[in-house]
Amino acid sequence: MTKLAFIGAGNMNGAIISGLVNKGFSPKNIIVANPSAPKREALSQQCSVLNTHSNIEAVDFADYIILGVKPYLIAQVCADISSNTSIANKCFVSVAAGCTIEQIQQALNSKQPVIRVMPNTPSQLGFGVSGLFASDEVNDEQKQQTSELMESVGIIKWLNSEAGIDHITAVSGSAPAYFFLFMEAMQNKAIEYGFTEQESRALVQQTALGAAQMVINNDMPISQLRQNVTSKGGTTQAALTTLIEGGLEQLVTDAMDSAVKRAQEMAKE
Ligand SMILES: NC(=O)C1=CN([C@@H]2O[C@H](COP(=O)(O)OP(=O)(O)OC[C@H]3O[C@@H](n4cnc5c(N)ncnc54)[C@H](OP(=O)(O)O)[C@@H]3O)[C@@H](O)[C@H]2O)C=CC1
Ligand SMILES: O=C(O)[C@@H]1CCC=N1
Repeated sequence: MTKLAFIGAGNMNGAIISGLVNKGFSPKNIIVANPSAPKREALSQQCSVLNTHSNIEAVDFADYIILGVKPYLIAQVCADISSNTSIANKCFVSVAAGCTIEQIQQALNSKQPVIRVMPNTPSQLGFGVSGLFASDEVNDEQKQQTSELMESVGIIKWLNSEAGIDHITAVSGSAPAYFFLFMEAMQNKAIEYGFTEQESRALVQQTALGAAQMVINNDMPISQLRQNVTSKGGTTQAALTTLIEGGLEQLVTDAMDSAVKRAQEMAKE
């Protein structure tokens, strides 16, 4: 059975671990490493996975090493691993934004198989999206197993180039936050109208869920679904005119370009 070591017990690794365990992946084959105890112990307790303060101990346990620390720590963590234990036959999977395969291999001081994965936090609930790109050293079995792992927490898309990771970061990796911001703004306005915080949240979340379900359950273009809500001269048209005249569409594309640009800058830092 494949054994997984998660380096870092933070938001993203936590979401993947929860998703995997919820889908029936044996927690006995998962270890999570984090130097500080609170998040690691909470995750270990919540998902019944093994835990350790030592990255080296976690690496020794596993075939796949999932690097889930902040991008600026990836090089240091990889260098520490490769100087303190054998990494032969281990496949490294990095979820870090703006951290290239070349940089990871350099830090590992070895042309190790490295797969970059750009997941998102809805993986926790099985609704994730992951973009994947593999280094030349990754074999078919490692590709297949990584596909299966990430497919168990959502949909996956193998990318044709490493640059595609920066693009999918803008499209899905960072994107839950765009929808959260939109929902936060709506919730705050609903509160202003006099709904309680709880009522406002329920109204907004159900509307977002309903809209997403309509997109999922219809073949028609999303623009058609929008038009179906929009009566000529009605309330929706008034609202959409405000959004469009305020530059929402341009703002969204600019925001996505900013995410791509930031990923590219991070790779140079
Ligand atoms: N959050 C997201 O939606 C997404 C994040 N990512 C990527 O995932 C990675 C992690 O992000 P995120 O989960 O948000 O960040 P978090 O800060 O939530 O998690 C990072 C974790 O790494 C731990 N850590 C710090 N130093 C070490 C170390 N030397 N060895 C092992 N663990 C260590 C931290 O512990 P402590 O807090 O105790 O310092 C923390 O628990 C990033 O590279 C990011 O680009 C990718 C896609 C989506
Ligand atoms: O904000 C970030 O840099 C990470 C990558 C995608 C989501 N969170």
